[in-house]
Amino acid sequence: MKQYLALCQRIVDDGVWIENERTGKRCLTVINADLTYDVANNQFPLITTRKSFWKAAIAELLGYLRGYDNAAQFRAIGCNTWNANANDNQAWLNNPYRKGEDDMGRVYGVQGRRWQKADGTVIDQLKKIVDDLTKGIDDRGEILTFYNPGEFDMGCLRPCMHTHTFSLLGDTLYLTSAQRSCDVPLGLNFNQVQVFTLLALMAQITGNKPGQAYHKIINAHIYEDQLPLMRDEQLTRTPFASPQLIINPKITSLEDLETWVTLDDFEVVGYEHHAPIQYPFSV
Ligand SMILES: Nc1nc(=O)c2c([nH]1)NC[C@@H]1CN(c3ccc(C(=O)N[C@@H](CCC(=O)O)C(=O)O)cc3)CN21
Ligand SMILES: O=c1ccn([C@H]2C[C@H](O)[C@@H](COP(=O)(O)O)O2)c(=O)[nH]1
Repeated sequence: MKQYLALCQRIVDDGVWIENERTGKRCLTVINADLTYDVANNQFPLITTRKSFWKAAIAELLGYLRGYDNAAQFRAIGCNTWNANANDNQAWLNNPYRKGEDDMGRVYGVQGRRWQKADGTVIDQLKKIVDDLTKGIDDRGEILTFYNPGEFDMGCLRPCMHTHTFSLLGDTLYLTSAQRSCDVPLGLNFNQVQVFTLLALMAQITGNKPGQAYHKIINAHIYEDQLPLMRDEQLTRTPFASPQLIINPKITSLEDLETWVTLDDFEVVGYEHHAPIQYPFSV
């Protein structure tokens, strides 16, 4: 939690105002932030200086792992975060690749599970990684990337947290996640949960122990309409200790994640938090 608040404070103190054409808003911006999460000791990096809707963040991750491409699929598992990008963004509404209401196109999990090759076949990046890690193999290329420049025009948004690299040292699994663009008040609150949970889940289904998760952010920003709430409200609050994430131990395979896992299989214990803050969202 301290590293999150330090990043927020750094943006407030040292950020540079940058015009963003896509949203039409200015963002107070810094470049480069490195966050580390202690998954080995189950220090769940949940924001405590406001109420965090962590279940929606885990649902979003589950949707990516399943290869979802439609906001209705995300809603069905308890996540509303893609409604606006799928349905309220004029550039995407005008895009001939959009297949109708709620379609997100070839984003995130579609690339992770069904990367299209020139010969018409597909690559399941996640399955290859799970198979390797289960056998204790780290070929130094255990990389899950959603970043496919050749298909940016076929999706509603380029992936923000775009590449997850897994590493094995003995039977301890590490994760390094790279993010090109980060809405610190809203997105990071979710992304921290996702990086932590991804390592915890991958360790669990491949029979390894979780180590540390490293989260590398390039462009970290606060939108102009979010700044007063962050600076004058959230940053004045004193954080509480980290809670713990409990994952149903019956989840033991990728197939389990694909078929029966729901948000009921995740529980957070010891979550003390301040009152919610509703930050404006930019489409
Ligand atoms: N501008 C922007 N920021 C983002 O963080 C973001 C995007 N766009 N587009 C794609 C996804 C969608 N994400 C989102 C979208 C909405 C919330 C949000 O509204 N969160 C609320 C409550 C969520 C709930 O009730 O479930 C929050 O208070 O955290 C968070 C992340 C993250 N990404
Ligand atoms: O997981 C996510 C997804 C999105 N975001 C934020 C970062 C930006 O504010 C927008 C995306 O806009 P771009 O113009 O494509 O950079 O969404 C996030 O923080 N986390």
